[in-house]
Amino acid sequence: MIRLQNLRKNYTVQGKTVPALMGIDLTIEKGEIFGIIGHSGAGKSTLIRCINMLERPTSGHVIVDGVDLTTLDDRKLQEQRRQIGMIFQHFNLLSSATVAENVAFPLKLAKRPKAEIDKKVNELLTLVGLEAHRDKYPSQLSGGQKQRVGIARALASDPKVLLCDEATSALDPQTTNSILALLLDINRKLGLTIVLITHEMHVIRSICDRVGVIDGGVIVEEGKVLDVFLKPQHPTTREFVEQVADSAELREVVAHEKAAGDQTIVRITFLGEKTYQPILFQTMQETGTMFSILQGTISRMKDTPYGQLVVELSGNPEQNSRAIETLRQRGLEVEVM
Ligand SMILES: Nc1ncnc2c1ncn2[C@@H]1O[C@H](COP(=O)(O)OP(=O)(O)OP(=O)(O)O)[C@@H](O)[C@H]1O
Repeated sequence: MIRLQNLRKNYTVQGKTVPALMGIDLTIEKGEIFGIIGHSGAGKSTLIRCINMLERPTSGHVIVDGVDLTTLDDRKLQEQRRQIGMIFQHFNLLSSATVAENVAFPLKLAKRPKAEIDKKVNELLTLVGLEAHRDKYPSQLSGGQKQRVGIARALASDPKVLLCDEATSALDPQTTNSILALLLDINRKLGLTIVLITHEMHVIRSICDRVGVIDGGVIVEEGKVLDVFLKPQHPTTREFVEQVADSAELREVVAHEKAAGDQTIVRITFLGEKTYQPILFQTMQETGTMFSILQGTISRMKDTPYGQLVVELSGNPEQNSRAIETLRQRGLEVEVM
């Protein structure tokens, strides 16, 4: 659906060239939710704004649904942009227009007939759960409600792609979750391709299928969220994974236990249905190994349940090796720490 080829963007500041994107190659498939995560200044906003050409790339190609946007004149670009909706961190609503008028705005601009606009606005307000607020002004809405208006407005022209520029960064955690759930719902109901940028791993973990990690204007790691999450390769990715993994606390616990003697400490990762099966207990019973739990989490990555347990094995060395081998044979990931 979206192909970025050797995308580069330089800004010029006081006569000096500031490179923001340094050769981005990415393919985003139709219907997927693709997250781009990076620290401040990494190039996220520049990248997402290049996808709808709000920012003109210095070189490279942006191909959306087979059309290379970098080759189009302004009129054709305007047309193609209708395929690409966008929502923003600070919502960008018209403060002097009601909820319904904000949603109707792109349709009025496109000179659609009034009956069609009314029907579409009603549908969209139902989709985002704001029917009861249609005549309110943005100042009378909560942050989450404002973002719902932003989403409804972005969907007014039936886009194929929705770009989300830090869409939940101004919201509290509970509201963030409700907006993420809405995005997931829209993705499923409408088959919409969603690209979002964020600096929060929680956002990626909740709804994305794949993720790209951007650092210094390049994608340093890319893959399925589950793979990137469980086996981060690049230091920047590891930092982001630590945001949601209690890693600092874990390091302390492991160091403390190791200091107490020659302990075998393992991290066991359960995925999917295995998360809920008593594999650990069975294996320990069969191999006669005792164990104590040092840390544990059960969570979800989008639709996949996963659990991680850090345990100390206190059998003899042979029993411990057999337990580790058996856990691996039963499909669990076991890392000796
Ligand atoms: N309009 C601009 N003029 C000059 N330099 C810019 C402009 N916009 C961005 N930059 C620079 O380009 C680089 C990437 O910025 P960008 O805003 O894309 O990063 P970001 O990852 O979105 O950061 P943040 O999360 O802080 O918004 C930074 O060095 C930034 O200073």
